[in-house]
Amino acid sequence: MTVAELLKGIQVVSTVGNTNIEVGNFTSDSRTVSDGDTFIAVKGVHVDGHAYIDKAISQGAKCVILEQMPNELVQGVTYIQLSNTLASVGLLASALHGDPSKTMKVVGVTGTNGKTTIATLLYKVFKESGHKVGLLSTVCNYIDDEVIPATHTTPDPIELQALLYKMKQAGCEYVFMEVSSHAADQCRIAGIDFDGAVFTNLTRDHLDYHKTVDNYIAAKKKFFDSLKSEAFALVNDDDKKGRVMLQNCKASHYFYALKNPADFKGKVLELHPDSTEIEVNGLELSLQLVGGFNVYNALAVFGAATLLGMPKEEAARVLSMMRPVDGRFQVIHSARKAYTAVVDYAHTPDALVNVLTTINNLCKGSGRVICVVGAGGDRDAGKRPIMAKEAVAKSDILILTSDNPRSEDPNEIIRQMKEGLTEDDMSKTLCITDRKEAIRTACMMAQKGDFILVAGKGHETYQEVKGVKNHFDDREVIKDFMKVEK
Ligand SMILES: CC(=O)N[C@H]1[C@@H](OP(=O)(O)OP(=O)(O)OC[C@H]2O[C@@H](n3ccc(=O)[nH]c3=O)[C@H](O)[C@@H]2O)O[C@H](CO)[C@@H](O)[C@@H]1O[C@H](C)C(=O)N[C@@H](C)C(=O)N[C@H](CCC(=O)O)C(=O)O
Ligand SMILES: Nc1ncnc2c1ncn2[C@@H]1O[C@H](COP(=O)(O)OP(=O)(O)OP(=O)(O)O)[C@@H](O)[C@H]1O
Ligand SMILES: N[C@H](CCC[C@H](N)C(=O)O)C(=O)O
Ligand SMILES: [Mg+2]
Repeated sequence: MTVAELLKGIQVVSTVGNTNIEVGNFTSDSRTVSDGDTFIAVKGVHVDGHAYIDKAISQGAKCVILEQMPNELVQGVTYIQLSNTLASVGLLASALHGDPSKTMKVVGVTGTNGKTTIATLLYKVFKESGHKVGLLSTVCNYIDDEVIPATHTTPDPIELQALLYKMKQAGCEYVFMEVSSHAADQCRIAGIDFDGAVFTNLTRDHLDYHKTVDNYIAAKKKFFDSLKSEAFALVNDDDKKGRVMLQNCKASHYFYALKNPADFKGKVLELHPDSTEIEVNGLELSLQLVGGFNVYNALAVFGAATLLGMPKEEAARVLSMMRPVDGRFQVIHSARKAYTAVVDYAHTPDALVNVLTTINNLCKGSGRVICVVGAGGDRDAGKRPIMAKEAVAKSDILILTSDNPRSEDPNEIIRQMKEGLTEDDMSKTLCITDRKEAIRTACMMAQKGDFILVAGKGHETYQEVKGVKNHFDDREVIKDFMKVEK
């Protein structure tokens, strides 16, 4: 494709040089430029890509897309000036691949908690129902059956469009993807023709990045504002922010709820340790998912599946076959000591409350709740004391430990978590920085009927310390300990 063809439909401010040259590899990272490539300079969170234009040209870039023309232009290089390069990367990457999202049904899921669960269940439901499907999620990406490791919840626009292209080539009819607030804010989803959007809930997270809750809401809302009128917008009407998402949304509005009247109205009939009986729009079904929060996730999946045309009986049939998503309320039983360990990805105050409420319901009368939890480094520090406060309120024993410390001192993160605790709370709290030791201590303390929650890392198979990812898997640590316990 030539640069001129790539720019069809894009508003250009000015052009210098020949646009009838091949695009080559299209990249926003000078470090990946080689001879004949097109480099787009983007203002990032940390640096301005315009500072790397010379480097990109010295490495062979023949076309540079930018916001400000440099004072001195290099002979033989084509310069394209756009008013907003960040917002254009996705549009250009989509055009480069022949707009793959236009020929597939694409549904985005956003909200603080539940995105991975809903997107993954939708992928599995449509696979089970005989379709070719793509998935983009925190845990991993799928091009139908092919697994592609995920580095982000929502990949950068160039990688994202390349993945959508591969999905189209593989014959995928549907794509389910998580839309993180970072992705919406950074226009990673520009150029995607969405057929539907799902909103789960909004509670505190990521204020390190968004600074205020209003900015965080605005990022999620930006996704709903961008939907076309033929799309559907399906929101949780029991969440205060559900209707806020719909304020300027042209798509058809639909609601799911347990409390409020809704298009997809659910009712919890019975909660069991390994299943939940529910009713959705008059249909009874047995979920192999545990906890009230998963009933919301199931309603969202049922709603989106039927809005995409799946008969409701089929949606209910396949939904009842679904197993829990990797690292989300993953239950491990100790055969010898008869306690239960639950590994869960709860890494926000709200997720901790939900998962601990579920565990307390299951544990009633049978034993104690022991909670092992930390908080990630280089992420929202304000949530740390709140997480500890919520955790201690719903646990008999709290063990504060490390999550992914990243560049921070893990003991300092634990100290900040402790700020949320009173002296009384401290009497049932232990601080064990080494996560393996913290989990082992919980297993050692557990007695018959007790529940251990190991929260925060779910499916993760690493622990990131000072830029290095060391192998670490909560489930492995628990199972290894269970093998040797007496
Ligand atoms: C804070 C954040 O979100 N940063 C993302 C952002 O990078 P950035 O804006 O910091 O980039 P930058 O370093 O300022 O560089 C600006 C530009 O200069 C270019 N550059 C830079 C250096 C150089 O030598 N040459 C060069 O060309 C860069 O390629 C870039 O185009 O844009 C990049 C490309 O899309 C992302 O990879 C990067 O994600 C970082 C690695 C990250 O950790 N992000 C996390 C927080 C994130 O996005 N998480 C959400 C999930 C959150 C949730 O749980 O909901 C996700 O979707 O994964
Ligand atoms: N609908 C829900 N409401 C509240 N909490 C939930 C819900 N679904 C899941 N959770 C809790 O949040 C945790 C994370 O769930 P999930 O991975 O599906 O969310 P996510 O939105 O994809 O998170 P991330 O932003 O990290 O990608 C779960 O392990 C569980 O503790
Ligand atoms: N998507 C979330 C995941 C947090 C998981 C937790 N284990 C941590 O490392 O903080 C984030 O990047 O903030
Ligand atoms: Mg996720």
